[in-house]
Amino acid sequence: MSDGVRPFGDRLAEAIDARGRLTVGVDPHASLLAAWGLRDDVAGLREFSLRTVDALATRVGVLKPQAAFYERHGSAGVAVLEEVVAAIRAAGGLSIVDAKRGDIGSTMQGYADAFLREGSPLAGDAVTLSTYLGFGSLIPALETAAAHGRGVFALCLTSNPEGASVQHAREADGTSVAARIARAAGERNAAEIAAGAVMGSVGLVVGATVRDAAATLGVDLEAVGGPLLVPGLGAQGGTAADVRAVVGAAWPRSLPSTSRGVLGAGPDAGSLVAAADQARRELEDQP
Ligand SMILES: O=C(O)c1cc(=O)[nH]c(=O)n1[C@@H]1O[C@H](COP(=O)(O)O)[C@@H](O)[C@H]1O
Repeated sequence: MSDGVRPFGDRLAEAIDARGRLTVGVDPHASLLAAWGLRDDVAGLREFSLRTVDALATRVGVLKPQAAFYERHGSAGVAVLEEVVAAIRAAGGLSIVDAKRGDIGSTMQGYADAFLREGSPLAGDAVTLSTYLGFGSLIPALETAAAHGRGVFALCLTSNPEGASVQHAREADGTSVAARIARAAGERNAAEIAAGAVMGSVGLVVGATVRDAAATLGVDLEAVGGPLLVPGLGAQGGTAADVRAVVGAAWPRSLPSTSRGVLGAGPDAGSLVAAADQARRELEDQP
């Protein structure tokens, strides 16, 4: 890490202390634009996104804009994503750009430059990455993230039912693909924690819908030492109890995430805040 750059894990811990751990996805689906009375065009996309940032950036731990819903509007949509990342930062919030990029290492450096390098307009505070070209293919991104005080969230146990066919597969020694990824992330984080970070900058994505998968697959999420992004809460059927069951002792480092579950309450800012507050209360009230 360069001198003077604060590790992502430290900044995230501070955000959780200040605003809680609820993460809200900024997912401007065409159907949500319509429900908010907006057109499915770049102006509607911008209005939806900035209203969401205005309402929630100072009220929830993290906002997670979903790149796909910006890219579907072409380069003008990507420019709105840049504006959203800047607006979250200007409001003092933290962002994870949900881009789920994955490629061979040499190309991964390009993604790292786009999403993790200081000064890039698409760089939030962290990015989601796909691990299925092998965890080692992510190394250029992990190094860029660490150098620039940013984080990555590597897909481990995703919330969709199809994920199991890849992630639950086992190697000859019985280790699951998901466990291998968790272990590799843990090794990277251990070095950062040994150097004084409160948590590592290599996070994992573990869906709220995979209630007992971590135990079944022998993935020790507590040992990973990095943050856990836990999507699938709300529209995909995951509950607050599911989140707690999935993350177990790693709760202090977890980021339960919902998009439609909160955005569906819009467009009124007060209703968005109320929906986020209710989701947060349900999570905190779990025994
Ligand atoms: O990386 C993610 O955020 C993610 C991983 C995963 O396993 N499942 C998952 O649903 N997501 C994302 O989380 C969001 C879920 O949205 P809702 O189902 O509306 O809450 C979408 O943007 C998904 O792309």
